[in-house]
Amino acid sequence: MSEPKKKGISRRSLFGAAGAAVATGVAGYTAHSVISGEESQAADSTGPVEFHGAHQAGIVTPAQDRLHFATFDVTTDKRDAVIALLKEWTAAAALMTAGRDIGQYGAVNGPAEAPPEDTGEAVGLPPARLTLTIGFGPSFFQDAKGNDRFGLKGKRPEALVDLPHFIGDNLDPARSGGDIAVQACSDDPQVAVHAIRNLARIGFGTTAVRYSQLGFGRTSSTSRAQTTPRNLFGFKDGTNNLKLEDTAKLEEQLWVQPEDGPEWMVGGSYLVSRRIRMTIETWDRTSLSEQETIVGRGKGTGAPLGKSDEFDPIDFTAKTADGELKVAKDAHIRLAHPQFNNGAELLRRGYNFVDGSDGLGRLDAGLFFLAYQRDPRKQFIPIQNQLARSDVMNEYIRHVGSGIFACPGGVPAGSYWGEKLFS
Ligand SMILES: C=CC1=C(C)c2cc3[nH]c(cc4nc(cc5[nH]c(cc1n2)c(C)c5CCC(=O)O)C(CCC(=O)O)=C4C)c(C)c3C=C
Ligand SMILES: [Fe+2]
Repeated sequence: MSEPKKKGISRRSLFGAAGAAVATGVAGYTAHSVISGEESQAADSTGPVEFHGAHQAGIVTPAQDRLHFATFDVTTDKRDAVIALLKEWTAAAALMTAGRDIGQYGAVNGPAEAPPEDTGEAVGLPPARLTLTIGFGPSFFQDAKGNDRFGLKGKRPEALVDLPHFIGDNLDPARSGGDIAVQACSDDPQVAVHAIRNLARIGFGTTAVRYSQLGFGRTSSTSRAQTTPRNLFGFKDGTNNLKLEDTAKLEEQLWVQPEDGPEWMVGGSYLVSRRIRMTIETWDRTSLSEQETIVGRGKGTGAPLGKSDEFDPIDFTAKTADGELKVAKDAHIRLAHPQFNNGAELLRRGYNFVDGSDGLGRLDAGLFFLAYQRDPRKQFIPIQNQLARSDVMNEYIRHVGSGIFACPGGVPAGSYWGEKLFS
């Protein structure tokens, strides 16, 4: 981004090498890599994360601390306009993730008579591990009447199903769905907000924001280099998550494989988002032992009940002296565990949220659940069906928003988001 005028962190001096490596190409959507290696991306919370690669950044990237998630409705019926938008978004995403202003002139160097190309609130801020991850929802491929919107109906992946109604769902349509989702994650909240805001600005006339969600405090680890964070129930969350180091498992559970098809999704993944309200006021009046029984883990250590270390394997058969199962039949970790879900796993990447209060003396708080997977028909849907039926945690949570998106494979340098889908 441009040199800040006031005293502070100078983007140019601190991140000059990264910035110099980025160049917009002939078509305006090329950028060159800055660094590589997922591990190095966890180490420095101010540095950049490589935008280009075999997979989109922001999936196995060690989960950043902040989220700004938005879905967009496409307001044009012109295929060419959508392609042009995706090219422009890609160019902007490559620049912003490298810590640069967008456009030719950025925030403050353009003509005084025109609105600045970059909105400017990230001037002086480092890249802060910003990642931008895109996904296409079912409504991008066909409208509610089944009409082909952009000549893509035949390219809708079979795995991109409309999610079924789950027991207890109380979904708000205004917080659900969307033609396109963009997940912005960063260690700096302003960097994440800036990214979505600039994409929304570029999209004026082609897309409209359907809804957006801010998240603070990651609720998962996606790398063994990270400590396990806590959710708003105060429990460690993300212990038994898929991690970037589990490369063989990621092929099996996370990334779409050539035999899965369609070709444009190979190397990609399916994202399910759920806005889950947590009635924390009721939870806070529940005893410690009841809370631990509901989750199936100790609140302090995060260890499975009956074990002492967070990463000890769970013994689902262990019983107390009274003959009770230590991890109850309806405990969350039993019902969600691959052993009881045909081996299915998820890469969870959710965030806490508190969006003010609800007018009834309660915080509008919860978990913005984000999970990536190879096939939602075999992973999220059966797991959530089982949780919706039997999880004792349901007394304290309510699913109020929902989305499903096909996130294509990575963007090679010189390409743009979704190029294979349109070719
Ligand atoms: C459909 C999938 C899941 C939803 C929805 C979900 C909601 C949810 N979870 C917690 C808190 C915890 N979840 C934990 C583990 C866990 N959860 C899921 C899936 C869903 N959770 C899975 C697959 C797992 C791992 C199970 C295993 O293999 O052991 C844990 C324990 C720590 C951990 O392993 O991550 C907690 C705590 C909340 C609060 C919540 C909705 C608000
Ligand atoms: Fe869970």
